[in-house]
Amino acid sequence: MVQVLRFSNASLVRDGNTVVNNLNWEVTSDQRWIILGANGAGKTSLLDMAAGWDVPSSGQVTVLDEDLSTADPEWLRPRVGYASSSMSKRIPPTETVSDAVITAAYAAAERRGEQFEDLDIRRARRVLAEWRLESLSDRTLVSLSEGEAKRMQIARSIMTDPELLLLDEPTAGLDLGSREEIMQMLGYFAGNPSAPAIIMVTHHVEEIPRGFTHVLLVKDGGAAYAGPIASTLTSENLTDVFGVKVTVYNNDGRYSAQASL
Ligand SMILES: Nc1ncnc2c1ncn2[C@@H]1O[C@H](COP(=O)(O)OP(=O)(O)OP(=O)(O)O)[C@@H](O)[C@H]1O
Repeated sequence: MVQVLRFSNASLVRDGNTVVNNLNWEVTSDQRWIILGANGAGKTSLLDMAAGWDVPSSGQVTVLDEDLSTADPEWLRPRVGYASSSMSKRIPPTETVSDAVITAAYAAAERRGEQFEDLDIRRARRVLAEWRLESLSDRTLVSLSEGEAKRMQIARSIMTDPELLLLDEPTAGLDLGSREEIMQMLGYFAGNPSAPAIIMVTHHVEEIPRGFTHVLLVKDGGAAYAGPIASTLTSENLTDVFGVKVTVYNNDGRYSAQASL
């Protein structure tokens, strides 16, 4: 198995705030990770570093064998897919779904009259079909429902066939049906041995798709617990991380949690 990500005593200071604090964590190509933690624990900051958007203030972060302190972000960008609402806000709302997906191959947020290669056009068509966006390919982003927009973000992030895929709350704000649809698609994708390593941030254990293998519980910017889901996603660990008494239930691979206040 190939190591795709390593944080070694990594910290990130933003405007004087230590938002990631001495984090140690390793991810290999066969793993699919869930990151859980309270609001403000540092989950998105950590993903931003894994994407190469932020370099550690101290310690070391290695992404796909590139030390972030010396890596060329332009070299790293197509190799790491990153789907998040804040990323998609950089794309003009009048862009069509197919252009928003295919321009990822050119690390661009909008179409500027590029002539796309046949290979990219074929790949974009396949990705659009896989994420059930074929019939929406000519629609503008502004016209999409939340669920459709989330699928578009994921399709764009995998357009470059990345070696590492980062998903920041891909099911946030969705109704039950749309949430289950994306979870099913993500579970199917995660279960494919040729899929990239995946790291997904979520707020709810109910939103862990089947096929995910590991969990990182973040507390105060550090890795409080990290390991296989079955042994790490426990009532004791969640109680510690969230600071309220939590009971975790596992219903045949689907998790749920209840807090007693
Ligand atoms: N630019 C910034 N300057 C100063 N502090 C920041 C900055 N960006 C984020 N923070 C702080 O860093 C901490 C971690 O933020 P981050 O967004 O990574 O947390 P999170 O776990 O993703 O939170 P949430 O679950 O609410 O999305 C928070 O306390 C936040 O206020």
